[in-house]
Amino acid sequence: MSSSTPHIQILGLSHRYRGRSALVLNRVSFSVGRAERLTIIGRSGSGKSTLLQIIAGLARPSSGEVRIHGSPVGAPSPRCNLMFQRPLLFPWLDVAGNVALALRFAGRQAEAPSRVERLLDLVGLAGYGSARATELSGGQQQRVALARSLAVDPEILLLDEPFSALDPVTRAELRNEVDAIVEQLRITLILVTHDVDDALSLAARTIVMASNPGRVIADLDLPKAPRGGEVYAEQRARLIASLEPEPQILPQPAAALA
Ligand SMILES: Nc1ncnc2c1ncn2[C@@H]1O[C@H](COP(=O)(O)OP(=O)(O)OP(=O)(O)O)[C@@H](O)[C@H]1O
Repeated sequence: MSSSTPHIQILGLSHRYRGRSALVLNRVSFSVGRAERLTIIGRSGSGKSTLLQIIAGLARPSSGEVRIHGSPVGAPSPRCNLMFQRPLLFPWLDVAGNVALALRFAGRQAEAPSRVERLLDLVGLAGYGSARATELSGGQQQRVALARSLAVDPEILLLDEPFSALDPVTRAELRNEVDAIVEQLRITLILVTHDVDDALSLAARTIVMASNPGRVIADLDLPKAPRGGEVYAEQRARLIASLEPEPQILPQPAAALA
């Protein structure tokens, strides 16, 4: 790979689910640089989750391809980890066991004793290793899922609305932690969200998608700005404006035209 090759290349992706006529993604193309943070925002049904699953190698597109370091993605890989809206923890395992599972699946179980506590520390759960996953709050469970995602040292973290089930305070806390961790570990981040504050707080670039069919309608550079400041407010307004639906020309009732 040449040094100028982007870390992730999305090349003309189109997708139609088997047995469905609707095109879920239509010729989606963009690139993401090494350690860049990108958010994808868009209305429900614009194909954001489908796109993340294709990038993660969990689904194959109908046409087009994804390349990581210049190589086509054909299957899931530990270097690219997808984390979902719900933590999907195994209730019969304790917290340490849930985190260690990722190492086990990657054939790196021997590393668990030295790594799990460090990962829990990183996500703010030091000392919780022997707690039952089900005893934790929603925010703590999502932290465990984050530690599990980080266990295999992914180069790329794909987050599919990871904060949406959390209360506003926990949401902001976890968002700040993800921000710090991604910075510290130089991870390339793609975050799917419906929330403009998530987008503006975590990334300097946002892709806006529209639906029917799912497609990219804007690729915005929105450099991080202090929350509450004028620049932040301007960027927020710009992002919200880009999400506004196209004005529709509705047929006028005959009486209104008279
Ligand atoms: N496994 C599937 N089989 C068939 N259709 C699917 C499947 N998964 C998603 N779809 C359809 O594909 C379209 C895009 O779904 P997707 O979940 O990717 O959108 P999204 O932008 O992430 O939506 P949301 O913001 O509501 O999560 C939707 O119309 C959905 O019904």
